[in-house]
Amino acid sequence: MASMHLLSTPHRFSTYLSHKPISRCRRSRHRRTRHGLISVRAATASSSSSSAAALPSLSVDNINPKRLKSVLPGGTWWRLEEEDEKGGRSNVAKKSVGLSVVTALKRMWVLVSQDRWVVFIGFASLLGAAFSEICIPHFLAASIFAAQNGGALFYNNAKLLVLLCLTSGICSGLRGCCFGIANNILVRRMRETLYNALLFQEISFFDEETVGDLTSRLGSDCQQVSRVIGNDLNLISRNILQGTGALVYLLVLSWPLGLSTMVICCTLSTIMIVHGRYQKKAAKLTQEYTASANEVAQETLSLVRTVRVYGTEKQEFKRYDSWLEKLYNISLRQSMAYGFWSLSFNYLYHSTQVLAVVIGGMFIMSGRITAEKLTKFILYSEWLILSTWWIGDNWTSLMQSVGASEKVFRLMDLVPSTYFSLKGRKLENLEGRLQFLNVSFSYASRPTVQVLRQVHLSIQPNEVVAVVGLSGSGKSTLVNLLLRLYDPSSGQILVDDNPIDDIDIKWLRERIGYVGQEPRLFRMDISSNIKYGCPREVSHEEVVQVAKQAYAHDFISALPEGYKTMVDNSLLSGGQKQRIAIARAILREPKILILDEATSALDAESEHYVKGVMRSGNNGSKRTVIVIAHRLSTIQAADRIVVMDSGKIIEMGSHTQLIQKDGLYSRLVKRQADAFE
Ligand SMILES: Nc1ncnc2c1ncn2[C@@H]1O[C@H](COP(=O)(O)OP(=O)(O)OP(=O)(O)O)[C@@H](O)[C@H]1O
Repeated sequence: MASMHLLSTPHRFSTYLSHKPISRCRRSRHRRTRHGLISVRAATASSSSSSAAALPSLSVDNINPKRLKSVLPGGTWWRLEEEDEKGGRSNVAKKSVGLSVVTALKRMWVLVSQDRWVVFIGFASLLGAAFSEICIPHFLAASIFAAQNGGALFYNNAKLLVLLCLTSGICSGLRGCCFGIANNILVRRMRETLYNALLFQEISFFDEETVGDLTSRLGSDCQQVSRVIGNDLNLISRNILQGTGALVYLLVLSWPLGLSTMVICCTLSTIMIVHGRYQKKAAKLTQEYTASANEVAQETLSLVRTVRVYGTEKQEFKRYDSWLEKLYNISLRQSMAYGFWSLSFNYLYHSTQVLAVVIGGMFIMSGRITAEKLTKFILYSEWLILSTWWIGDNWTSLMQSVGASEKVFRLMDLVPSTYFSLKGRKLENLEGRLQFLNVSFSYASRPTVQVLRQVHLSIQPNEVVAVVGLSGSGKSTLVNLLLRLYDPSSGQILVDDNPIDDIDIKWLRERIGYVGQEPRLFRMDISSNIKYGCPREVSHEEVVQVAKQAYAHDFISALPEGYKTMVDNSLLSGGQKQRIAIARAILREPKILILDEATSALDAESEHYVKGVMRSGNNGSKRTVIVIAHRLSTIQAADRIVVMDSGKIIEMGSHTQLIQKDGLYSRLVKRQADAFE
């Protein structure tokens, strides 16, 4: 029996889909789903498991995108899965649930609520400014007519006007200042929360998201969202207050005239809402296209040497320009929509005044209204219509900000599973015994391809094991699992006979030294790069000592500022970067050392020199070492050599045993020897 599951997997998908795929998938798979129940299996951090439990089960027949939107928490990604008879799951559709304005505002409030006093003072001054400003037209008209009639009323009104202007000025200043501060608080908290969420993500998350996309979220999107409090909400609230005040006053002055103005305002509001919705959609697209353009630019500029050597500058320019064109087209449509909104506003704005003068003039002639009242009416109808305009304008901006906030909040909500294992156990005395028990693994981005298949391997404490094999056979993946950058799909990894998932991962990583294939250094001085991530205080003498062991001291000393030289990845050669990475790894005196092609860029002499210090630490203590190498001459002295092919271990033994076996290892050794003849 097949059943359907609705599963929140926010980190899986990075593009927005239209509603089409769900309906299409539903139709095509409908017959295969017998009782057709949808269950919500997981929820994001913000929606929490309790709210997930509260979500109703849906009949498959009822899945339509609108219904889906109404029952699921906003701002998240959901995956629709189908479970077959054997319990296997396959993706049916993926869908994003948009964020409503109220939800977005609530989430922003959570971020600024710690400093709520700023927002409260802002709103109090907004009230003061709105009230004093709304009174000004009344007293302006009253003063003119009081002057015409002569008398003390004129002077009283004039004094009141001065007071109102002062109050309005002070309150507006305070309002602007407080909302500005709230704005900055929001941007900072958003960036802090988002950056923190990103730093703790599983590595598989970064396999699927691009750096360009993520930096766009942190940069322009957070900035755009921050307009909500400082600009949009502030101005919308002010204009709602002033507009409502003006409307009430108009109805009191003359209800027939007031009602006709209200009809015009309602028309304007309808156009405003339609326009706002369109702008929200357009903002989402702009956000996606900008991120894609950034991604292309970032990739091309970081690979500029390859681009130059292959002469693909024009091709790369076109790739970037295609996104700019999409951005231009969407902004063109946005401008046209804005033009239509402005046209409607201007037409309706002048219509209100003409209507007031024509109908009001007739009312004056029939004695139903005085000239003073009509003057006040015209002044306030202008207020009303201008307030509606401002609300519309800021509503558009609010919609754009809410659109931009969806992806930001979606990323903020991601909770990495390995994060929880920070609470795991710390072993008393790590010996360095490692066991892979029938470990199989597939990357989430390619779930159907098994990269490791039933790998069974035991490594004794202080043993030096070399892992070799053809490119793509799964060697790096094996050590990635040991570092818990990924978790096995099946099977288990034991460290000193303890399941790796029970161990405090941070504690374990502090005891593992790792040098990867292409070490990249941080933009800090060489000394800080060597000390990077070392859990204890390190003296300069220790840094120099490990640099000497890694055969890096001589070239570092030759640099103009020695150990204080700022690292620029283009300043150092591949071999020099590898030596700094080796120094960094051995500085932390690891009990387990993993070298993934760590000496591939070293010359034979450096490699020979460096290899000696890898087996044991400064105090003579031994360590477990896993070496991955393509240059087979460098691993012949290993205690054991493990040969991998297509994700499986196919041979194991010492160099001599494997040569005698005459299998893949022996073939590889012969080929490498032939290559040098
Ligand atoms: N992050 C990833 N997402 C999806 N597939 C991946 C990822 N990393 C590696 N692979 C795939 O997994 C397979 C094994 O890769 P792995 O890097 O473990 O091989 P390897 O033996 O270390 O190769 P090499 O010797 O070239 O470094 C390859 O087919 C590769 O394409």
